[in-house]
Amino acid sequence: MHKLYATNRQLELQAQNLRRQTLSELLCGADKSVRAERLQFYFDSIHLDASKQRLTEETLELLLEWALQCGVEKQRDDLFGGKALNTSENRAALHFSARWPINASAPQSIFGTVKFCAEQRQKMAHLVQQIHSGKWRGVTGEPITDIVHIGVGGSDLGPKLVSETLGDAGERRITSAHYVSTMDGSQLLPLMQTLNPATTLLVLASKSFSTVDTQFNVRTALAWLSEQLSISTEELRKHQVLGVSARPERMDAFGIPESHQLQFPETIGGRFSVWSAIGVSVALELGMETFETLLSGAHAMDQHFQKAPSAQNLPILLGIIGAWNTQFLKIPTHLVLPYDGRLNKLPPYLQQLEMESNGKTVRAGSSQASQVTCPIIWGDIGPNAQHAFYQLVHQGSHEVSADFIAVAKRTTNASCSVSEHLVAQTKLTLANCIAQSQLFALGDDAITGNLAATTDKGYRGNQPNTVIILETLDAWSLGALLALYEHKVFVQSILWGINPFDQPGVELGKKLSTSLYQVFSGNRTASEVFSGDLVDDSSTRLLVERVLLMARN
Ligand SMILES: O=P(O)(O)OC[C@H]1O[C@H](O)[C@H](O)[C@@H](O)[C@@H]1O
Repeated sequence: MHKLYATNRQLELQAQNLRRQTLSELLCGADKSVRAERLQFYFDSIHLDASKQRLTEETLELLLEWALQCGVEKQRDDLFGGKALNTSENRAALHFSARWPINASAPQSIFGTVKFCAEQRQKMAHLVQQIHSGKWRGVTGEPITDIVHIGVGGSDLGPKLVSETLGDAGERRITSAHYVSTMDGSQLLPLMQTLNPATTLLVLASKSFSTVDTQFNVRTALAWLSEQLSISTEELRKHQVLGVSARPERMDAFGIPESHQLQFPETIGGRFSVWSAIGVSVALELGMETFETLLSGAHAMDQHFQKAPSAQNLPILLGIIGAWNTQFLKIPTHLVLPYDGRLNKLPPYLQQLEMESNGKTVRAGSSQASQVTCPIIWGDIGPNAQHAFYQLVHQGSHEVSADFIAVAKRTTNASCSVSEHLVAQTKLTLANCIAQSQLFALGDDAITGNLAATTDKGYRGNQPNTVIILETLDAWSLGALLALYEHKVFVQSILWGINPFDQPGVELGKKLSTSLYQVFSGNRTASEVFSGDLVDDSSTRLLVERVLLMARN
């Protein structure tokens, strides 16, 4: 404990010194090439450049020592050993089991879960094959052409990101997948106007199988199928719904036959579940082989996280660098900037992964964290963000840190001449990515000579950033990238003493809205609810009354 305190103190002193130094001084100083070289890291075809971070090699060494003292290596081994690290729910966090290679041996402590996940994966492959081969058909006997994946949060963001990224990266789309998550039905409505009900399969994805957003969307979708096909919803549940959940008894009660159910264990959290049966829509859209390759990329990152020395371990490095920026340099927000349009859904995916995991101040064991924890994660496709919020980053008053994520080589199925143009676009994108990373770091100091004479000044610079470059964007590299971020989040949770595997902060809002829904649906009066479940604050009461009035007129 004493050692940990001393390391923390040293890091605080480092931060004080480094806050007085600019990134220009660090990047353009006498030892610049040695420093840059030493802050490059690799895993397979993934390159991580941390040389534009506001730290020195000495800082990095101290951060690694801090991580060791906080127990990162030990807890990592506990995670893979199946220890109950999710203390509030008293269970292990075994998402990595879902990407365990079939037939590879597994430690005794996680053997049961690995086996269960493998069996479900085989069942998934069978169902995917049945649908692709036309053996599983809709109630009227027509083959399935479209799937509507209905889920929210972790049951939506992961599969949607993977489907869209890899679909756009040239993987062949076998079945069209459409994702529906918003509780207001706005994503469902256009689908109901265009899809053929006879050839549309509903994939009902919900770990708990009780999330109200998903239940309402399913109810509407079934009503549409029933009306269009003149078949009862009971019958449709037997033939045109595939259920994915950790609660098979709830799928039974809903009327989905066992043969159309896929399960995953409670030990896989929602935001870590894309690797499990929740990913079935990816497999349906892009094929089982692509899904398996995604899993193998993630598994390779698991191995790297377990085996690589800390000083070269990408998840540990990304975790400690992020914690350095947040806790010691006190930078409150972190940007995710993919320089590849196919990674469009990465920022929202990472928002859930990082902020739902570590957006907590209660430490495991119930004490209050004495330092700031998870930063606010925000971002967008970098090239688009350049035309939107980069003005604030460059000349506004806020400090930010950022991850730039780029892809070096573009492979496409496009015809030859189109392909040439796309290659040029990739080069343009890479140039923008690297230019912006330099401008973030150096500000005005990024320009010299002729450029200086023609360019406006006042770029603040000193915005630390990491550049992650994937050689190509494919199922393997995407799997590895997502697992890298999962483990980064885990590393930070250890540094901050947080349980990253629960989300108690999302519950109360659900309860309050359930009470208010009763008022809006006419089952209870506002007075009943405000004198019972909800505190009668004048603002909320007035708002409810105003909405009731406006909805009536
Ligand atoms: O998969 P489900 O049980 O339907 O849950 C869907 C989502 O809703 C919850 O409120 C949580 O905030 C998320 O972590 C979860 O992924």
